[in-house]
Amino acid sequence: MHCTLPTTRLPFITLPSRLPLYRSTHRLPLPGPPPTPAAPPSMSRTPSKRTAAELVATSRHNAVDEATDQSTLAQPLERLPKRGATVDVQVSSLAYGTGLGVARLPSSAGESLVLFVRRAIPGERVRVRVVSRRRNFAEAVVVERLEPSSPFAVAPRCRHFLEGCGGCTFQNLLYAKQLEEKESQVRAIYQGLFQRLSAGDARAATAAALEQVRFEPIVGATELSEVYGYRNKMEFTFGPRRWIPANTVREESPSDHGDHQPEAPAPTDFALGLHAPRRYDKVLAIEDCALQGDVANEILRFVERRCRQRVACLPPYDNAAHTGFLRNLVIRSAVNAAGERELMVNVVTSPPDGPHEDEALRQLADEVWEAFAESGRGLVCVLQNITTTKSGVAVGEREVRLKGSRSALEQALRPLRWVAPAYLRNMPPERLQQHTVLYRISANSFFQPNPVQSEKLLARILEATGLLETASSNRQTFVVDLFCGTGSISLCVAAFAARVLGLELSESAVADARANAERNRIVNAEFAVANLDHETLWKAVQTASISQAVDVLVVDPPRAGMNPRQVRAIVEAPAAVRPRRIVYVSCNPATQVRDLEMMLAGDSPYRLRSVAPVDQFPHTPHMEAVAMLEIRDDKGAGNASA
Ligand SMILES: C[S@@+](CC[C@H](N)C(=O)[O-])C[C@H]1O[C@@H](n2cnc3c(N)ncnc32)[C@H](O)[C@@H]1O
Repeated sequence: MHCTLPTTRLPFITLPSRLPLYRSTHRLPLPGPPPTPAAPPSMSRTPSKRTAAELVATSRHNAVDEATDQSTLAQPLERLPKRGATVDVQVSSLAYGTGLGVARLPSSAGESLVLFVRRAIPGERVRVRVVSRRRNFAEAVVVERLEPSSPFAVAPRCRHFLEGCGGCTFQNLLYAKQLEEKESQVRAIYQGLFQRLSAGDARAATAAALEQVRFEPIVGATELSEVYGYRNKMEFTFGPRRWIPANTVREESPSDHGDHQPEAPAPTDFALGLHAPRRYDKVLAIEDCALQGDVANEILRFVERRCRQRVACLPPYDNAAHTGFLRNLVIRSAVNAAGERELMVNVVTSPPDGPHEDEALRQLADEVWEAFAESGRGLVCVLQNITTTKSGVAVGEREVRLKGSRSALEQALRPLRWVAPAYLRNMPPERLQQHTVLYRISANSFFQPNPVQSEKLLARILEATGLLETASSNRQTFVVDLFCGTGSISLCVAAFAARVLGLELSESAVADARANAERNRIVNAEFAVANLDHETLWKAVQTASISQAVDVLVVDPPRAGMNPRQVRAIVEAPAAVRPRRIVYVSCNPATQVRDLEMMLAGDSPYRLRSVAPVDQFPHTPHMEAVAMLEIRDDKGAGNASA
């Protein structure tokens, strides 16, 4: 069956190209000096002078917190307002992990009563309605935003944010303030660790050691082009119903309880976009996502238009009835070694019901190819990934290349350009220039979604390994990279070490890591599949390394962190292999600190030396942190060559 296409054009919105990064729009009349937005992070950083001991002493109380006390709740409360109650509050900060606004209410019992407010930003006064309540915290939705607005409020770049798109959490918050909030969240988490470690007796040595910890300023995006359009992969969902929010600029309505989202009764039979927050059955049609690049957005609109017009031949998948064909549109992008943009279009589908679906998809692929490859827009391939699962995961069991001569993109990373000059003093200039790592990115392989911020994260990791300072003399060093994934860290440090061993559970990730090593002609990095539990961890290292001592151990576990036995296995490494340094990379500082507490407690052979937070995902609550531990002088490492 053939589908003929009308050629009508759809209107799309034009967005302002320049938005304030570090400028606040309004000022709140706050008691005392107004809060100062964080200075834009510079590319060449000087390490912060702030030590862990200073952090312990620093209170998080700031000018915005003071403003909380001036809220309309003049009388201290005995308990939090009931579900359904309306109250005016001032939001003082953002909650770790969720990005919800935090309003602290005065309490007669002296304990802190906390309201978490959805979609509210620091410095904002809001009328809220409580939607759920626990003993000392409650969750609320905004009924009305009160004047004056927050000094940190900025115009969100995309209208879908105002419609309730779940892709971004706080696009309406000044980026400098986002960074300040994330930095203070990491600091508060570490503050707790330092307080716990320095409490009690026999801890004088620990307290003295904390004096030495360097807490680095958060590394954020430095250009507007890095704050928006930074994602190299977006997964859009096809659906048979279009979620139409009740208001274009939507606040939660009084009938909004818990997860229920009111909507206008005007669904169409086709949608391509992102899920509404916490609703996997609702697809908000997206014409332009501010987190991806311009050409990727053009592809999104092009595919949406062509698929909507052929809906009879290419029915969208209904994840309730499990019928339909089109499931996801995944658009990936990369910048290759020559600095050219490369793009991949991957359509995830169910198995076809008949030949007409395959034929219609091929027709679509031809059109996408003509528009974005033949005209020199950088499209490298159009792929189809076929899945039979009922889950919403955009991964196929079988891949078909519909267009293009290869099925993967090439991404070049140059992390040394983000390393602080102090670390590069001994680096021969030619090595500085040459250090480029190429990564092959196929449709189903993992790659960090923000390449520029990934380079900065890799730069912090390189700094933490200590390999750069002695670049010309440390050719004997052995680095072990646990939970190495596709090897991005291993491949990056290989140029500065004698040998690198990456260990990882996923066979396909190890295959990618090996392929990438070959592609980069890196001969001193090996990768092995290993399930890193407490019993196998060092066995895997020793088997592969023929008992060579480890100089630097890098660990980058999943978000949940490590289990206690894995942590203990690392700290209690056999003396022959005991690493001199441990670099703990994490996308969840809360679990990182939990693990570090175990690593540093009591008579630990290690002490914490530095913590470096990195913002990889502007407008979302996520952040990374790189912690570096060093062996104590009296504990000795397996090898003293580092
Ligand atoms: C945060 S990712 C690491 C990403 C990696 N550093 C990279 O840049 O590609 C965590 C990795 O831990 C791996 N993993 C989870 N549990 C594991 C286990 N028990 N043993 C080995 N690897 C495991 C996952 O497969 C995943 O690749």
